[in-house]
Amino acid sequence: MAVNEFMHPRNRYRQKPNFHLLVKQYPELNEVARVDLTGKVKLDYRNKRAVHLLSKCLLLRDFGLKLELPPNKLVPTLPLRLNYIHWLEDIGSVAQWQDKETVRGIDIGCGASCIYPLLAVVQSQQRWHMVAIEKAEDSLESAKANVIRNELQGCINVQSQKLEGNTILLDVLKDFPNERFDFCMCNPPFFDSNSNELKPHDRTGKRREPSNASTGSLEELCTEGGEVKFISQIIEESLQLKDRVSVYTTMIGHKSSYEKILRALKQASIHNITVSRFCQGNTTRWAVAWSFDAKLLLPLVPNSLTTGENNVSPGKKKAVGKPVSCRIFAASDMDSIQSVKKCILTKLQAIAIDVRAVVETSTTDEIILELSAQENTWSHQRRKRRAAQISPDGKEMPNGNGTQPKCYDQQNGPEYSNKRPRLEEEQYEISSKEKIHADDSYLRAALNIHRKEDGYYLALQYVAGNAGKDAVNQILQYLKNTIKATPSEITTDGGKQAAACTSAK
Ligand SMILES: C[S@@+](CC[C@H](N)C(=O)[O-])C[C@H]1O[C@@H](n2cnc3c(N)ncnc32)[C@H](O)[C@@H]1O
Repeated sequence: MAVNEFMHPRNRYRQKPNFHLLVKQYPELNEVARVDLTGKVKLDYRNKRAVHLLSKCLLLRDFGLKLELPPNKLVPTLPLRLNYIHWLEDIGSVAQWQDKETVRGIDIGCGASCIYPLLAVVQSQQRWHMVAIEKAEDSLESAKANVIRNELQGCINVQSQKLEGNTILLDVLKDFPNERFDFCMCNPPFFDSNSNELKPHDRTGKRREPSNASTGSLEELCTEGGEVKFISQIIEESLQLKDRVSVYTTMIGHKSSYEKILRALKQASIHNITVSRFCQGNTTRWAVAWSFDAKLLLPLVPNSLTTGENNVSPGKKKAVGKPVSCRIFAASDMDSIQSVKKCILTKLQAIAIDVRAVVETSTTDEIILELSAQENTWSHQRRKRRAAQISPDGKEMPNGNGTQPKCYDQQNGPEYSNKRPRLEEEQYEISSKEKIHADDSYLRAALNIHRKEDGYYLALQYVAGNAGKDAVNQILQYLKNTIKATPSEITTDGGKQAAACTSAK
């Protein structure tokens, strides 16, 4: 099944290139293009030469990058590589790389193409600087030549792997004693050099006809123990290096390996992780990132949160909470995701939950917020609401400043319920602590607001804290109840009232 629709939303190759135009622009593609019965120009992805030429032309057209490869070396297919770069950008938006002048990354096994460092540097407009490590001598030389060809020596440092120590990061990083890196990345050799797994088999044991040309030498694609051993070694070394590298990331070729890697992380008590899937054509790859930086909450990285795959230990318990989600508004109830956010913020403010926007772009229908609370302010909210009913006429309260929700006690008329001010006092006291990043938060959670065709959805995920995973259920229930319980708050006044949610109509 083609999985292009699962490509990263910013991946420019979600739309297949117009080969007709591409062949016109790069006549060398004529050699491998064919015209089908309907007159459409097509490329045969099973033809190695076609894959090679296509990658070269797209790199030049879309990134201004010139690439040369020795024969029989792995030809980098761009959509998949770009997925990894976009996922790193997402990690960077949570890690606040936007505030840094230079982001420093390491690519483990850059290959003859040096594709990831080249893409990373160009895509970031040279804000990301890369150390590219390679073990094979001929690939190393070719990688250096590609960097020089593109005049990017100032941003990419190609380094030979230190073979004597048999380490992956430990020995190379001795050459950079004073540097801390923001991330490392890796497209490891997937296959075990001792097994016969290089050619994929289907469940019947018969060989499947590959839909893409397989490129690359055995030396590039195989390592002793396969990718699981390779990545397990990176995990072990990361336990020594800790925050010398802020985020460790790797791609994984097989689902079974992905499951083993998640188990290895759990066994190493590494819980601050996020995962992703990279899709292209008929190919799916997996990816995992982990960090020892307590201020960097990887579960907040977008996309993985909404898929519900985040932090999943295979077939078993979740390392951190699985998101709980619900539809909070029908599409016709609200005019934009910003209005939904405004409404949700008001509700969270009312129970003294601190909120920090983590990801918010004008182009996507997705907002990620980090929530933190210093104590339980959400329990028994139904009881509190019953005691402090929202005024149906919306009159301003005697002592109010016009910015708080209007409350009155049903039995005693339009006076304040004696419960309501207490909540406000709590609110002031707690929010004034402003400990959003404090590691001792009672609750830290990630809230994802996203839009689907039929409405606006919330997904709330427990990240850390003594409140435990049940707290996110309770908070989501509170949001559902208060939004349902106060339909009169859904107004058309553009959100002028603090407690009001803007409606489309
Ligand atoms: C699957 S290829 C990936 C190449 C390139 N990054 C890409 O995505 O096209 C894996 C690369 O890792 C290199 N490699 C294998 N073991 C390594 C090690 N211990 N240190 C550094 N590179 C290694 C291989 O030579 C090969 O170039």
